[in-house]
Amino acid sequence: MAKSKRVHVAVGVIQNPDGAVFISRRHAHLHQGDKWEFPGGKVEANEDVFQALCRELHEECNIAVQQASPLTAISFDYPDKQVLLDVWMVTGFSGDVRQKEGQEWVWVPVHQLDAYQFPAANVAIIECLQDCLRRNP
Ligand SMILES: Nc1nc2c([nH]c(=O)n2[C@@H]2O[C@H](COP(=O)(O)OP(=O)(O)OP(=O)(O)O)[C@@H](O)[C@H]2O)c(=O)[nH]1
Ligand SMILES: [Mg+2]
Repeated sequence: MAKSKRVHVAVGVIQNPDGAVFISRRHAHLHQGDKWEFPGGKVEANEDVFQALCRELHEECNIAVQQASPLTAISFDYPDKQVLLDVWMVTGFSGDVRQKEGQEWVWVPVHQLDAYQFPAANVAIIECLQDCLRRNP
């Protein structure tokens, strides 16, 4: 059987002035359901990753991204799905951050992210964020 194509996903890390980041809980019926995630979603055929990031963060958490920079890219194989998470730090946006799709959400200080259960691919994202924090406290 042919292997399915890797899904390209735009993921945004939104940080508030206190240094906490915005996470929400995936709906139970979805892939990696009930786990916590950073907002984002699949890059559509007609978009580049920055356009996808802007669209997803507007749809999911109500903001207009004005500035973002690439943080890391994680290629990860789940047993049922292969993903490429293209992770961006959102450095400028307008609008009040809130979850528009009925997901539970919370602001969490980076050093407390370990207390939440994320999909396995996110371990590398969280290490990267905690590394940044250690280098620029
Ligand atoms: N948004 C997001 N997706 C993640 C994260 N970590 C991770 O493994 N994923 C995986 O990336 C894939 C795509 O994300 P998604 O379900 O948000 O895609 P989407 O918003 O386009 O939703 P859709 O499924 O309704 O089209 C899922 O398989 C999900 O499990 C994360 O931190 N944020
Ligand atoms: Mg999504």
